[in-house]
Amino acid sequence: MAKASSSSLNHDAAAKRVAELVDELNRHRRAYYEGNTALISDAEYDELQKELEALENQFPELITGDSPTQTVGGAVNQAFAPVEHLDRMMSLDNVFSFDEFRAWAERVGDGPYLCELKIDGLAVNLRYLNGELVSAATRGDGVVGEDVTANVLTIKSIPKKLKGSGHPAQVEVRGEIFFGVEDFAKLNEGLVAEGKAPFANPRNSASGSLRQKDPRVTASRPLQMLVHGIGAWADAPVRNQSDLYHLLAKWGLPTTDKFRVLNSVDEVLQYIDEFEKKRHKLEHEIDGVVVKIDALEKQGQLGFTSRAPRWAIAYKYAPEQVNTKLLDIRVSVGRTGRATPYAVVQPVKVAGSVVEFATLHNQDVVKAKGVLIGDTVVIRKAGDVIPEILGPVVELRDGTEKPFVMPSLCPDCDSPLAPSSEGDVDLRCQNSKACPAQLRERVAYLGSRGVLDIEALGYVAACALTQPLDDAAAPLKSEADLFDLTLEQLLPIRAAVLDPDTGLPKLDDSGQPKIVDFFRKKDGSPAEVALKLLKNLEEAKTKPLWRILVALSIRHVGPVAARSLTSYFGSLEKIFNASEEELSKVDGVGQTLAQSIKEWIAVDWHREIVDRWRKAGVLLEVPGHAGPGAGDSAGGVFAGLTIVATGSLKAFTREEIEEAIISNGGKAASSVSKKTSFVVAGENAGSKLAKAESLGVEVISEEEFQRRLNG
Ligand SMILES: NC(=O)c1ccc[n+]([C@@H]2O[C@H](COP(=O)([O-])OP(=O)(O)OC[C@H]3O[C@@H](n4cnc5c(N)ncnc54)[C@H](O)[C@@H]3O)[C@@H](O)[C@H]2O)c1
Ligand SMILES: [Zn+2]
Repeated sequence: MAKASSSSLNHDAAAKRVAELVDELNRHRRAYYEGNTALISDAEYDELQKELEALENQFPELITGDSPTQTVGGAVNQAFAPVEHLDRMMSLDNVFSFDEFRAWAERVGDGPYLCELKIDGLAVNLRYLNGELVSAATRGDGVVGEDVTANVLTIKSIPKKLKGSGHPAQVEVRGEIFFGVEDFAKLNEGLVAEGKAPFANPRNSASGSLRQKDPRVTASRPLQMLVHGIGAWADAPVRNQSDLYHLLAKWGLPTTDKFRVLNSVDEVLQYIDEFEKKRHKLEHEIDGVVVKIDALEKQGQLGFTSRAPRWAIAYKYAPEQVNTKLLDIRVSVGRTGRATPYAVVQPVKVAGSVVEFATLHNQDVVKAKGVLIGDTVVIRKAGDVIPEILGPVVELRDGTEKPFVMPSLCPDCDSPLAPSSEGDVDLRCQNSKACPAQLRERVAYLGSRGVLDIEALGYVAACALTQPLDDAAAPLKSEADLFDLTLEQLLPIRAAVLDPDTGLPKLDDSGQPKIVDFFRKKDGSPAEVALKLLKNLEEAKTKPLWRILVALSIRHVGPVAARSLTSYFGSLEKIFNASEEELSKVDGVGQTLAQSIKEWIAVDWHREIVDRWRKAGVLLEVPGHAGPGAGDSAGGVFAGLTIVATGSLKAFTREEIEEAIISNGGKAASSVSKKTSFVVAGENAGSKLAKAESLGVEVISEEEFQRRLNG
């Protein structure tokens, strides 16, 4: 739909646009409030509403009674009995920037301002007569709501009888019913596991869970409530909104502990900032902050518009959910051959960055999410989390959408895709030696910081070495070739630049795949990166043995297991010659892992990697190691101790602290048990810290660790 700037319209054009907007917004409200679904994102909705407000401001004579700027919510669903509220339930006006907030504060005058979180749930009105809950209703159109008393009674935190005494003959308590973030994730996981469509967001799930004909369904959903206002109380014995909250809390009603009464606009802006940063650390979703004039008398003077109080305002945060088109679903193949479907979407900006792709994990997830190629889909990107497709907007289908079919062949090498073991949902390309995608990913992995840490071997270099334009010139046919690379091999390589997220070529400005001379300057002389790569490879030959072992990409052998194995056995040869039982003796090495090692070394081309690396001069043992089991008694300040590090540390990366533990005779374990000697806890330590505390295992700070390290 064409959007025109309001100032450019004459009266007739404005009238036409106003009528369109009223119709469209009301259509979206019906879907949202009556159908628990959204045809457009909240941001798009707010955008339309803003446009309407601007036009109505300019041409007040165009305001009609059914304009969404004048009314609240939607109609009442016939499945529920109607309940007339004693006092009308209102909406809130919105602001989207500090400037808009300042303008509001200017209009209403001085504080104190009560600031609280805008919970993304649905509003409910609880009516108490002499302390007894007699009805609970949704907001509806603000005048009449839906009777959900039986459903609300299943929510544990809502008292049927208020605590204390002296309750008013009649009072309405308003609040928000919502899903906690973790409960919401669990609910959706469960739905996906049952093959059902997950809810697009916690608000929809709260609304859908509360508005059930059968209260037993509601009872099975862990809904919560926080109260944030009152209606119909003739002579409330309090003077401020904040006093009211204290009183409601005394009565046993669930109130928030996050509200703050602040005097200046600047402090309010700080509060808004603070919670925008903490947004994803809260137990429930918020879409903004609500600021209210604290003094009830002043609230009374300011009064209401036809849809919202003048004494309160919602500051809305940037949206994290947008709608876009699902253009295609493709499959990428990873380091272990796993084939992962991912979505290609119409590029769209959300939470500050442009999203073009989103993972879909596996074919079961695609099915459970119910998305078809060509659908309008809801994309969510919360903070730094990778973008996720929540689901389709089914109502917008036109019949041209097509289901995704998981391919039976690898998109990169045409070998069959099959599960590695029975019952595994993941399909894998079985051609691990020659599949170009797997080789590229393995090479990129072994160059990464946590493995051989070869600075000049990043993702693009890995692409160039394994998949140059001229396949025949690829210097790496397998990682066996890695340490034999020569400058002569590197110089001629021309390669497309691939995107690490998708493995697809990046495009240049003209839309063609971007091709680069990777290792050569324009004049034909070696580029810096070529010389650096060879130097880095030389250095990598003597890296700690555990890094070499991890570089082999043996399934399940990550840094922690590799450290245990190499410090126990002291050489690759001894590890590969050990029986499954011997391997399983090593701390942290289970049967799956032992088996995986045996299977790996049984493969010819795997043994060839080890042989060629040895011949190229790679150090395949721990210097001075006295043989299997010796690592345990190697001495050092941590000899005989099992140590777990958790949380974020200041002076060490995770690898560095493990290195420090191991090279001083200790064992670096990844999980806390009774055998753990002590836990080093950095900032934001979570479940491991809790486990240590519950087991009575000693917990020390990073500083204390350093003291012990230095003897
Ligand atoms: N996507 C769509 O198609 C669509 C359609 C209709 C509405 N919407 C969304 O809903 C919004 C309008 O809905 P609305 O009228 O319910 O307004 P709102 O959700 O923006 O704000 C009003 C509501 O906020 C709630 N609230 C949460 N925390 C609160 C607190 N601490 N104090 C007071 N109230 C609190 C109350 O329930 C109140 O009714 C739109 O801005 C849009 O984001 C979207
Ligand atoms: Zn393949």
